Amino acid sequence: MPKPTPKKGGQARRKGPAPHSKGRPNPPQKGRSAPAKEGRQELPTQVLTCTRLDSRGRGLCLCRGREIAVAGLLPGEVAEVALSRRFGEYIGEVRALKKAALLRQKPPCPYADRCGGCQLLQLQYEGQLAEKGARAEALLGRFGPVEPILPAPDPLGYRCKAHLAAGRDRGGRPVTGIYQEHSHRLVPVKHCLLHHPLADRIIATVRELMKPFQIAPFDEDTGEGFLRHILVRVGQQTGEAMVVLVAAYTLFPGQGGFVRALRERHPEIKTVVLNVNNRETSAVLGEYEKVLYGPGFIEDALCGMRFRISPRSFFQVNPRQTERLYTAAVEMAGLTGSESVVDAYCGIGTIGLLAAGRAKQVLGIERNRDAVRDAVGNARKNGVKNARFVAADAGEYLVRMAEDGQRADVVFMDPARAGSTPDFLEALAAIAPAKIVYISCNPKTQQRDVDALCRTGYRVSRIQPVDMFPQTAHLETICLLSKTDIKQHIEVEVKIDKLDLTAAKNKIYL
Ligand SMILES: C[S@@+](CC[C@H](N)C(=O)[O-])C[C@H]1O[C@@H](n2cnc3c(N)ncnc32)[C@H](O)[C@@H]1O
Repeated sequence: MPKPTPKKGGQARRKGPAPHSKGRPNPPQKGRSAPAKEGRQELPTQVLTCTRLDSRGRGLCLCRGREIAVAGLLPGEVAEVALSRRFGEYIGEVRALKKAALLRQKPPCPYADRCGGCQLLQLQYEGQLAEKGARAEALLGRFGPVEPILPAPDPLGYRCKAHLAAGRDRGGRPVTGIYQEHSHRLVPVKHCLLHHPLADRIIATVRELMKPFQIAPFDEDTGEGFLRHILVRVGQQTGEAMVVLVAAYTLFPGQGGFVRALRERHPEIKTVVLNVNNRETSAVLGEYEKVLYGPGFIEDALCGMRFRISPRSFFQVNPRQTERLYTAAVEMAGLTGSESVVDAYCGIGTIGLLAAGRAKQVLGIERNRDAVRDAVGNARKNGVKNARFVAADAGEYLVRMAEDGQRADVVFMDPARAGSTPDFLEALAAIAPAKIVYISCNPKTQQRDVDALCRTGYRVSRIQPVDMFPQTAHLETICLLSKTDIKQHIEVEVKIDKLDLTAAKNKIYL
């Protein structure tokens, strides 16, 4: 691959759970966004009371009939808030806290006020769970009772995937960090409370090796430099580590010595991959990859099965809690061994492969070809013979299945934050599985999709929130939908009508 002309732009932000959009929103693109002060109108300071949190963990306060988001404020708290209006949106910033919530704590992180990645760090874990439970209730409660949220066993140090951006400090020394929300200011981070400690240790070594190996951090303003981001994934159970160096171009002089030095310091490293991203988008990873060392993937274990994970494949960032999520999802499906199962948006095949032992056959559908290759390998590795995987858009594939008259008894669906599509949902209704297990990292889009499914003859029988991302505002929920039995429903109605009529007649004629 030729060395491309370095371009301006590109962002490194921790996007919560995945590069597949589970996470906090991307910042505005450099060069396209207006300077912070432009379009900003300062308004008089007000004393406001926070009533609830929004989906980004900001406190919402009622002010002259409109809800205003105030970062860092918790429900029940009263604060003096500086108000401003930017591009039509009202924004509040806490000037002085007048009444603190009972469960407020001093954030145990030195970067808390600048990073913004952990929106709920100022709230004790017990309070975080209560808030997330309340949000699940508010969004999904109208479909049925919401079960208590499943707490995470490790509220800190659970992220087995870490990615930090490379940059320079004021003295020109290489640093790695996280971009401040909606800005291009890099907050240097040496140790993140959420990261697996090995991931932070490896990133620190990469940072140290940058100078001796003459690896220049990429500079967005000049378009010069090489290294944009460092991504490390650690297998929670296997202890294997994968290092992905995201660079602006392919040419990496001294790569052999660099990889050797890195491995000498961290024998846990099983593979090192160079990923080239020369696009002006907010995506961290580019399309081109070159394996510098090892097989190009690592393995981890979940629920007694082993899974290979490639750099661009989705894999939940909190594996210990993922075991609880998947166990709950597979149990909800109530499989008996005779079912045809579809695992839509299947990633590396985790859910489908765990379900395969209790089903007749499994079909996994996934758009990312690397993930499908992993899924096929994972089936083989775990001796699963009744599962197959296709690389396709889930909506398009399901439409074809519906047109061909193919059936499924149970459909697991686990789309990215944007949720599913009308095509997918329409085809799903036509295929009419008895059960749909919908796993979501965005209960707002899940609410929309579940609503659509309920209008096609499904009812929600279980709702289970799971805390996959402690300290952040992100919420994962599982909804079990069952097909209503229309025939039986009508018969019951007729019987009630008869009874009512008799009672009415009696009233009239006696
Ligand atoms: C939230 S992840 C879930 C993956 C998997 N179920 C798991 O638990 O690891 C969503 C997956 O959907 C895939 N995806 C996104 N849009 C898709 C589409 N239109 N068709 C098929 N797969 C899609 C992504 O590549 C990603 O692997």
